[in-house]
Amino acid sequence: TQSTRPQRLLSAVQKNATRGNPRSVVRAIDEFCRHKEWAMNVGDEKGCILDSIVSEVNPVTVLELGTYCGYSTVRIASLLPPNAKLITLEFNPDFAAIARQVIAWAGLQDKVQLVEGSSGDWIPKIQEQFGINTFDLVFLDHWKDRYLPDTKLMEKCGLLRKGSVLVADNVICPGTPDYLEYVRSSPCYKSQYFISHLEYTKAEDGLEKSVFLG
Ligand SMILES: O=C(NCCNC(=O)c1cc(-c2ccc(F)cc2)cc(O)c1O)c1cc(O)ncn1
Ligand SMILES: [Mg+2]
Repeated sequence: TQSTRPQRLLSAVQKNATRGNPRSVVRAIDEFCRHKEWAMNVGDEKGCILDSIVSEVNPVTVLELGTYCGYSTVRIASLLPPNAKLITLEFNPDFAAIARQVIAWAGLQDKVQLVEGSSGDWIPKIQEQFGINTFDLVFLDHWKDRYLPDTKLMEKCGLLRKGSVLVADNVICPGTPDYLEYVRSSPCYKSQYFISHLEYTKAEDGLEKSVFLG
């Protein structure tokens, strides 16, 4: 039977990256996506911007919406302090199965909790299930029409506190117009756009960083 792109991406990691070395896993995926097959990871250019925001926030609790193959999960988790926890939600079981193996190859499974299911179902359950009160950082990279409803849901569930930082991928391409309008016009957010490119291409894209003001 034919392999899938996520399976071929995992094989490239197992072939070219060193177990326990997150940077080599990130490099192996970027090489694969640049030279073999494009895939929808945040990528190296936007990844550097994400790294700088994560390092600045130095979060103890992180929520990632949309794991895909675990590329941004590995990037973020590799920058976290020892006691920090990253929860990543993935709806697609095939993506989740690959991501678990990529995260394990990087040696980051102790910092990461991958949860399979829909963000809309899981967001209201996180506090009781994982003993987390609020998130210091949220990375939005899942279905683009879920960014706004899930942000409103996180507000409603009290998962954001004064100073929580939201980082949203793909606000230009594929685009998240309703989310952008909301975080840029709401008095509850201070928003900033970091211009970049769609992963591994010359098309414009960027990250939107929004600080929740409470
Ligand atoms: O597709 C699921 N998630 C990925 C969300 N992410 C994206 O869709 C995404 C897309 C693009 C992109 C950009 C240009 C283009 F021409 C094609 C795709 C880039 C990105 O950086 C993304 O992040 C999915 C499936 C499923 O069955 N269940 C739950 N989620
Ligand atoms: Mg993305």
